[in-house]
Amino acid sequence: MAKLIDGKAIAKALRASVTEQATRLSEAGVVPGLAVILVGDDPASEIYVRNKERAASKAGVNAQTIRYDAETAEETLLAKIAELNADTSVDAILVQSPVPGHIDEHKIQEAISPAKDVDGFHPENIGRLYANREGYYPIANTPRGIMTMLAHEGVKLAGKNVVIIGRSILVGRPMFALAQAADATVSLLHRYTPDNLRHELLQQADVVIVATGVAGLVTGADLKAGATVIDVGINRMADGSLVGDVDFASAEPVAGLITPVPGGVGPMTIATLLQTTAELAALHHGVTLEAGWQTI
Ligand SMILES: Nc1nc(=O)c2c([nH]1)NC[C@@H]1CN(c3ccc(C(=O)N[C@@H](CCC(=O)O)C(=O)O)cc3)C=[N+]21
Repeated sequence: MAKLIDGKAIAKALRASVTEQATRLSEAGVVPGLAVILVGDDPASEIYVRNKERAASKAGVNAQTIRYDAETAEETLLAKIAELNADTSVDAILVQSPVPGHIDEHKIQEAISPAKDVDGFHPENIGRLYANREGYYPIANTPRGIMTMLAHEGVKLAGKNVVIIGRSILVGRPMFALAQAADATVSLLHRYTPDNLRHELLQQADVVIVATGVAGLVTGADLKAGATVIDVGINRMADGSLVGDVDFASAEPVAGLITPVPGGVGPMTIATLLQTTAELAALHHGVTLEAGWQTI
């Protein structure tokens, strides 16, 4: 029987830590500002935006959500981003992914100032991450939150065999870079990896991270006994329930540690977003945050 990784509880501790730092920032006259742009209505993004607004205000982060309908022109978004780049009360800008098909998402990602790129999607920040550069730069919040969870649970990646399934810019690719920088041996698979190859690689995996959007892609029969299983998937079923990309019922008896859905990675993504926003605000205003405050 696996031990559950309580993402909700770890996220709560991280948010409390962000709140402390926000107090420190406010003593210096700084309120971290986060601008979220949502174009159209994507159900996963709706959950994210709703939970984010609530968490931000409690943590002392000034969040604004800017909503556009699905037909909004690319130039309108680019003009808004330029305005937010120039606005000194905004430290962090996030455009919810995905955007409607007529909008060039790459153009949007490159329009956001790398210094306000709270998702770490700008090629400059991704380049830094892939080159394992030192110094501070924003890194995508879901993989970063997963690193925090693993550290909190005492799961060390050095020397481990890590299998990541999903190669998105949101999760899989930055996760690959982070796990590699932590001295793991890392395989990056995706939804088209042949079933037999995925099974073989999973049989040898100490840590499994799944972010494909395919409900139940990984089952208990795929896993090595005692593996750590991180489920990033959020799939809404016909009955309205949320399930991950891991078949929890069969995986839980085999795994050593496992994240639930909901209550696993999702809340950590939001807490880490607030963490990154506070870090960017500190950087922009020359405020030094307490050493090691992110260690929870
Ligand atoms: N630029 C960009 N950055 C993102 O980080 C990003 C994005 N676009 N687009 C959409 C996805 C999805 N995402 C979620 C984060 C947290 C929850 C979350 O809080 N989930 C909770 C609550 C679920 C519920 O409300 O029942 C949980 O899993 O327990 C969900 C979804 C971030 N994303």
